[in-house]
Amino acid sequence: MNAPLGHIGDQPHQRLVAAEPIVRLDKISKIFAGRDGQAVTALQKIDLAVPQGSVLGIIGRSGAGKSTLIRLVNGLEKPTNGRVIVDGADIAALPEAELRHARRSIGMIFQHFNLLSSRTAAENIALPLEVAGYDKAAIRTRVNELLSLVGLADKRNRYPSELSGGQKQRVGIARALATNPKVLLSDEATSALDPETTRSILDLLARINAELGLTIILITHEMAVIRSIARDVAVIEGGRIVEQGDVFDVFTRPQHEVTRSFLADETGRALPPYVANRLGPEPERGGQAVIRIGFRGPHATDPVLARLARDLNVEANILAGSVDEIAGRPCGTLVIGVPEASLATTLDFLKQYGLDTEVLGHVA
Ligand SMILES: Nc1ncnc2c1ncn2[C@@H]1O[C@H](COP(=O)(O)OP(=O)(O)OP(=O)(O)O)[C@@H](O)[C@H]1O
Repeated sequence: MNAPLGHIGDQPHQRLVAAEPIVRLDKISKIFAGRDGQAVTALQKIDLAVPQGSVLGIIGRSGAGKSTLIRLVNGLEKPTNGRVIVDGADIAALPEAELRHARRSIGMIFQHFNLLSSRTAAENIALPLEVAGYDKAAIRTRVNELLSLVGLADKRNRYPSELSGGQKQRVGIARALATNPKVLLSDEATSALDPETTRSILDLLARINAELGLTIILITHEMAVIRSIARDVAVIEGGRIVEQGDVFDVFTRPQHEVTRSFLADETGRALPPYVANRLGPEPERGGQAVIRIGFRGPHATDPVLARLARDLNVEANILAGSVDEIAGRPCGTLVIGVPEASLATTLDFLKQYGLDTEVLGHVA
């Protein structure tokens, strides 16, 4: 059993969403001097506001700029232009001593855990408290609280080599929370874990967010991670944010090609090979048009195909689809084939129901 979270630490947690975001990036650019003298633009004109208590997922392909962005938030990198404001402080402008202090309110967890192999679980968790100058008794109390918070009270004297990946990440989370941060940054924290362990770590993070009101910013290359924990998402490509918003909106109405490709295996968007392989750009005589219908909210479970047959006498073939729930709201995708001659009336009919439609192509 994990300990309840509410009384961990000594700081009361602000539950109301503050008007001022806890993290704000204003027109951030980051240009690195490459080895060969060529400048590498890692980030360009990034604007981002993260409300207190929220969970933001940042997704992007390899090299998109995710790590650079997160390293700017905790002051490990300085922006070439723009400002990074965390809890009211301009991180890039702080002198080293003040930056070290400000970093106590920013915890971070990593893909490969970054634990010290020569220290036990308890000693790893104690490290930031030792650096911050806590006395031994306070450290012991706090480490015990954190060990039970992450469900590892019985593993306190184990070395990292004696722990599973999930247990190591729990130690990483406890260490990141040691100094009562306001923001937790997660850099691909579940990428090295199997699906079941990933689930348990994401559940722990969701619980920490809900019960402590801790703001979480996580970077990932997996939409499944975003979907299971984040409320907001930003998609980054070539150093720019190409799409951002509420997870439900972005998942059900992706605007950018990169977002669509990340979502290809999600929410029934992937076409089965027997359809994908036959799909062409031009209508075929006597063939069918292939339409993707997106269902959101109250219309998600309407018997729309039955009405299409009844009202328009159009018989649709169901080619693929699923009904699902994102952020607690129903949604779904249905891919249907209709006779080419009925395409225009079918699209009009579906739009009347407020459904999103997209003509994917044509089959013979
Ligand atoms: N210290 C550095 N010096 C030079 N170029 C860098 C440096 N750090 C990052 N870059 C470059 O900046 C760009 C963004 O890198 P970044 O590590 O932020 O991407 P990422 O999205 O985190 O990728 P991945 O998912 O592979 O970790 C890349 O082109 C990278 O080569």
